[in-house]
Amino acid sequence: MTKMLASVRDRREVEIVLKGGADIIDLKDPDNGALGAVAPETIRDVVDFVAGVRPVSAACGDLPMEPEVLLREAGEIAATGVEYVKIGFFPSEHLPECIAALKGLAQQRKLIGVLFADHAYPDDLPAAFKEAGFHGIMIDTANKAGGRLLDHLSPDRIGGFIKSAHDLSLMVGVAGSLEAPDIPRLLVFAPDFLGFRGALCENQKRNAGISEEATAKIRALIPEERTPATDASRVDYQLLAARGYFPSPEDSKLGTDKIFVRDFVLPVQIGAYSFEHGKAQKVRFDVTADVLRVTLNPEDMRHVVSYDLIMDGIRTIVARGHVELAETLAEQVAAFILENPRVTRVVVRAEKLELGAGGVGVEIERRREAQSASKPRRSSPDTGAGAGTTHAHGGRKGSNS
Ligand SMILES: O=C[C@H](O)COP(=O)(O)O
Repeated sequence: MTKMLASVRDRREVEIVLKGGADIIDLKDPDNGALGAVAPETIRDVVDFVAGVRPVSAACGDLPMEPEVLLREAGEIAATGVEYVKIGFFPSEHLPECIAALKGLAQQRKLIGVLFADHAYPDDLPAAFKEAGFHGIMIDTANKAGGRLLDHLSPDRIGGFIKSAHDLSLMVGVAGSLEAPDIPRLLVFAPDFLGFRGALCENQKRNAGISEEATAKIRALIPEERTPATDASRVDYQLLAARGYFPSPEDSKLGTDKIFVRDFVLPVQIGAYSFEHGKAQKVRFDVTADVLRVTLNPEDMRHVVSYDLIMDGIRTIVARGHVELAETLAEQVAAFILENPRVTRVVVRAEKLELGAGGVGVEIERRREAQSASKPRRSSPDTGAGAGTTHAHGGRKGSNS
């Protein structure tokens, strides 16, 4: 289950997000940096007020990477009685000592190591946090005026970060100026929580006050319960359906809309020839998906199937590495899109652009079986597609790879 973390600065804001259904109450002063600390008295007051109804976390401030400073400040926040202590780590040659210095405190409180997507770190940091006894890790952005998380990290890298944390049995959170359309894109990777401040505020300005309406909008996009996942890389579509993302069978009388992605060109490691190995070549993707409508008046992300999901899926499949055949690639994309129970039919065209004067490739059409069109299900990539109905090659180059 992915939880909703709401960053607030005082008790008045706590009341709004509690009422709005936030799962984790996170104390942070947005006027004081990415992880601005709230005064310990305020934190204590909030811990008393929340009284265990929800877990409370608190940030320690944007601190210098000095072991004794981190230990002192984190210790002060831990002493307020919060469940989670969020500690930001900025790139530094002293990171290993800083993380190791918190080993003792990690035995007493759940520490969350926060990394920033707009900075670069060594790959082995999650393992260092695990080794020091941290409870979890989180990715956020440091420069709140510098773009959203997804401006800094591609979906597959975010998915990789989440997976690396889960492989180490670390709790993992994702934040960074997230907005409503980002939510379905990130739920795909099943993080333990998504964190918000700006999106919960008046006019999405993180230094303005928390808005009841904005909080309700974000809450509505995150399923509140979840059945145990068998594959952490997949969305729990059953739950999303329950939250209104997907139509009931009656709603499917509303018919379908087509969503499409056109001329989406990515470098892809593809080809059966030896000269095609060890390098990438441009492939153009064109995708059209028939999507069951859920309402006559689409108003928010629950009512649509985002074309972002199609592009994210293609990027993720491409990032897996070399594929011999355009047909394989197209099948994988079609299967990925048909995992979404609102999609009844998909046409995928994958066209290699660098094998000469023209394009070569394949276009496939795949449908979901009629009876399961609106039924949420969890499927393996191979079972997502129904029986193929059309399979058109563009084979001017002789090979269909
Ligand atoms: O921990 C989550 C952060 O408070 C997110 O803040 P933001 O949405 O303004 O980037």
